[in-house]
Amino acid sequence: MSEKIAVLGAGSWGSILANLLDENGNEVSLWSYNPKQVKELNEKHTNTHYMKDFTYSETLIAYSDLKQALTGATTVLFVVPTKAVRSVAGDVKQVLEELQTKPQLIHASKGIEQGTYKRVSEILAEEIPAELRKSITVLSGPSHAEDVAKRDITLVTAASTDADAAKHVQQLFMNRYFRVYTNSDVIGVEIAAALKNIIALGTGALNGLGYGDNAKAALMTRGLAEISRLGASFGANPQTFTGLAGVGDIIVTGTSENSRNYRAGDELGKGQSLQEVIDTMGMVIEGVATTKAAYELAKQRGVEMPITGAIYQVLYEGKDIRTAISDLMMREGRSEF
Ligand SMILES: NC(=O)C1=CN([C@@H]2O[C@H](COP(=O)(O)OP(=O)(O)OC[C@H]3O[C@@H](n4cnc5c(N)ncnc54)[C@H](O)[C@@H]3O)[C@@H](O)[C@H]2O)C=CC1
Ligand SMILES: O=C(CO)COP(=O)(O)O
Repeated sequence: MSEKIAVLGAGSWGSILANLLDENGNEVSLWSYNPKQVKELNEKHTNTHYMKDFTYSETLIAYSDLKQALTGATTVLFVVPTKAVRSVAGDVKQVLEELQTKPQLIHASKGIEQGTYKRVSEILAEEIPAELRKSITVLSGPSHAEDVAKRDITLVTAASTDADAAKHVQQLFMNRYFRVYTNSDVIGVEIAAALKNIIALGTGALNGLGYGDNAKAALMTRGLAEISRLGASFGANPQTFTGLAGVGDIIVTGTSENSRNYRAGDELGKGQSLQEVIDTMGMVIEGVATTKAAYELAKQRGVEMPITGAIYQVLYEGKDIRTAISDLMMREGRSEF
């Protein structure tokens, strides 16, 4: 199967997914709003800031013009940071109106919109009306771009309410090192994907403070418990949280030096300020904004999320991390389930 695919967002994940789709025999256009990055990708086939020591396929063409990137595309894959999804989708809508095409949409972003608490698929559905597109599928799971760049084994899930669309996405991405499952639980997959970044900030901080494996395993397990509670309040399938988008992504993000969220937490634990961490990362740390959105959302829905609350207090209210940990530990004893 081969088709024309436009990938929007040329950071570490967008560029590596674009390269994978190119490798799978598709005609891929990669859009970035940064003309310098487009030049480097087309002339040197590198993307040094986002992916060191990697050479992209010569048939992968980058564009800074959205219309050029979208022309002829039957699939559009969004991989911009969550905070940019609405504005990029608004621009895509205008171009699709001009082009009179109706592509299927996929997104691989992990976050919740500030203020509206919308999931990424909800933002896309709002900004790009159904008459301009086919169905929306979410691609998510334990998948650091750095490992996919090495063609290391990676398993993810493709979630859509349209089973045929999920299967189609599965076929587009599957290859000898990238295996894709399908899932109909879009809500659960998107909530799990967004909120695991909060927990990765936490395990990173534990690492920075010198805590051991027991503490990190505890945080990941109890973190997943509260993420599942929030998911359940939206009608998510509990099984999703035991799957690739749930436990799988908590493990990869909550334990890996490749994770920007884990690294950010690590630096916070070692004493850097949040602003210093953001300024030096140079890439998106989705968990910072997601912590605020999830904290507010949990309050609004009456869902108990003590870990998210503690991380919110550290990030946004200047609470000392050790005090936050101690307060969590000294909560009244309770039943695990
Ligand atoms: N890096 C990874 O391994 C993975 C990342 N993700 C998710 O993919 C999404 C993108 O992440 P990365 O590629 O890692 O981020 P990144 O920080 O590496 O790159 C972000 C890209 O978006 C562009 N961008 C930023 N603001 C923009 C705007 N307003 N309009 C248009 N483009 C804009 C940047 O120029 C850059 O090319 C995030 O939601 C992340 O959680 C998901 C799975 C794996
Ligand atoms: O989502 C990811 C891996 O599945 C990437 O996590 P980071 O954004 O923390 O690097």
